Formats: sequence, C-alpha cells, structure tokens
Amino acid sequence: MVKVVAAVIEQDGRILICRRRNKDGSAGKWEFPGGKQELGETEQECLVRELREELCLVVRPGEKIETVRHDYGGFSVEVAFYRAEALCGEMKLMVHADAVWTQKKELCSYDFLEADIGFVRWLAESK
Ligand SMILES: Nc1nc2c([nH]c(=O)n2[C@H]2C[C@H](O)[C@@H](COP(=O)(O)OP(=O)(O)OP(=O)(O)O)O2)c(=O)[nH]1
Ligand SMILES: [Mg+2]
Repeated sequence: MVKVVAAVIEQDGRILICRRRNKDGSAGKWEFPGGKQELGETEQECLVRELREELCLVVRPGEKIETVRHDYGGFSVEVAFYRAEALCGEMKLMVHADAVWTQKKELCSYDFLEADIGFVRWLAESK
C-alpha cells in the first residue's frame, strides 16, 4: 500500500488541480498536487515537501478532509486529502503538464485519477 498525500488548495472559490505528464503512470489524468510519503515523514511534512518540489509553493497544511484507498490492479494507494493554504511562492510547473484553478462546480468535467473520482464528486458539491 503506497501512502500518498495530496493538497486541496482553495482560493476565491477555485481549486488548484494539476495534469500528469504523458510519461508518468496514469498519463494525462488530473490530480491534486502531492506525492508519496517518505519514511520518517509526517503527512503534513510530506505535503509541504511535495508542493515545494512540484510547484515551488510554500503551503501550510490544514485539516485532513478524507482518506481514500484504491486498488489500481498491481498496486494500491491510500491517498490522504488535506486542505492547504498557499503562503508564498510563484507557482512553477516542475513535474506536471498543466495546472488550472478550476471552479468547484466544474471539477467533475476533468478526467481525474480513478482514486479521486468519488472525492471529486463530493468536493464539487461541498459548500
Ligand atoms: N499526487 C497525487 N497522487 C495521486 C492522486 N490520486 C491518486 O490515485 N494518486 C496516485 C498516483 C500515484 O500512483 C501515487 C503517487 O503519485 P505521485 O506520482 O504524485 O508520487 P510522487 O509525487 O511522489 O512522484 P514520484 O517521486 O513517485 O515520481 O498516487 C492525487 O490526487 N494526487
Ligand atoms: Mg506527485
């Protein structure tokens, strides 16, 4: 079971989502920025590190919204979705093909990674 932490960064009713590069697994799918938790690292530390590495953003982790387990057939993941606040940094795409600040209600029109689909539906309906 691979443990993954992902960030839900909301600003002015919009949420930051990122598109995976074609060379990655799950090519071209949309996701919340984040990545695999390293040994000896807390979930919050992982979130801060991943957002710095992937987008050059300094974030402050907020509440854990939900944990989702998903079997991709061959490997399974446990994704912890955290709210996060972007403190500073100019966003720069280091690993993703694209990033979009989407309206919450438009979230469902993006082709997300399988593990995220239920969560995305819930988030799109949330206030
Ligand atoms: N970042 C992220 N990964 C997700 C999400 N949903 C989901 O199933 N995953 C899966 C895809 C990957 O199999 C795994 C970790 O993804 P990752 O590619 O971001 O890991 P990483 O940043 O540490 O990258 P790497 O060092 O392994 O290249 O979690 C999500 O919303 N965000
Ligand atoms: Mg990642």
